[in-house]
Amino acid sequence: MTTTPSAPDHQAAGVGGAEPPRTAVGVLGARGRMGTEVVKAVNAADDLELVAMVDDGDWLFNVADAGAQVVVDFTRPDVVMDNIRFCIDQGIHCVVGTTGFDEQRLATVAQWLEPKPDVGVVIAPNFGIGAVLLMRFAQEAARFFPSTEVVELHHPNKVDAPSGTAVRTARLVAAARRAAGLPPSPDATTDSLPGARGADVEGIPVHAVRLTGLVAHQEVLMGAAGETLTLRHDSFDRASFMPGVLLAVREIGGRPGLTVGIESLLGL
Ligand SMILES: NC(=O)C1=CN([C@@H]2O[C@H](COP(=O)(O)OP(=O)(O)OC[C@H]3O[C@@H](n4cnc5c(N)ncnc54)[C@H](OP(=O)(O)O)[C@@H]3O)[C@@H](O)[C@H]2O)C=CC1
Ligand SMILES: O=C(O)C1=N[C@H](C(=O)O)C[C@H](O)C1
Repeated sequence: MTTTPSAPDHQAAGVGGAEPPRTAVGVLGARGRMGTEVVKAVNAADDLELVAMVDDGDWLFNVADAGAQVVVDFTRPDVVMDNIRFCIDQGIHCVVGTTGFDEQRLATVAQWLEPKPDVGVVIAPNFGIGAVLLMRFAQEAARFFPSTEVVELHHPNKVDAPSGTAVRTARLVAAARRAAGLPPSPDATTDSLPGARGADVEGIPVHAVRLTGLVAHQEVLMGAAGETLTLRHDSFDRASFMPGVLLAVREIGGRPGLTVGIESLLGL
């Protein structure tokens, strides 16, 4: 069911100079694990106003009818492109946490944005500040280690594998290795069972664990002669993603076009 939580007062707010106008936010996937957390975070923010909550089977037009200026999407990889297309057409900024973005999908979104120079779309595989830092640290360290592997560990209800974060991490590490002229990681193994060495993302093995009790975790393992470096990030609670999501919601109005990841929003 679509819900319009309250009549939007963002257009009226600020009259008389009493309060600055609030940004009207719609949430897609509002009753999902992440959407529920986003709804809580938006409701708790004085400068934001929740104007629409949309889930599977609801009418997407509700976000436009409710006057949403920014939409936050935590839905599913198979529906997210239609949602983004709709928001861009309606002139609504989009903060997207849903996974499933490859270079082709990103290029398609950039193309949709061309006739809409004022609209911003932020697509981030991970809004956790610690996870973003882990990716940056891995990128920095990559050139010093002949071997790197990525292990992501998640709750068993996650729909996709490997995680969007793991794929991005592997790509960033692979790019850093290429830039440093590193050869492929040494590996003399012949798999006796397919999949034993994980998925190959640009030469970086990526392993996915699904375990009851986990939320979202990632390790990057790096090895050199006589030493290893392990970088690990743990999201124990989905509240960990909210500072990054709210930062993107607040910043997106001033960032037209496509932004991938929240690194630039964090000044990294
Ligand atoms: N970038 C980041 O920091 C993070 C990204 N994620 C990603 O976010 C996505 C969602 O994760 P999670 O919240 O755990 O998943 P959930 O399955 O808990 O939630 C997805 C929600 O989307 C709804 N939905 C499905 N189709 C549509 C549609 N067409 N329009 C609107 N809503 C729809 C579902 O409704 P219904 O149940 O009725 O089908 C459900 O409420 C995943 O891709 C996940 O990997 C997750 C955590 C952090
Ligand atoms: O589905 C999840 O839970 C998560 N998805 C994102 C991903 O695939 O990288 C981000 C985080 O790992 C949690």
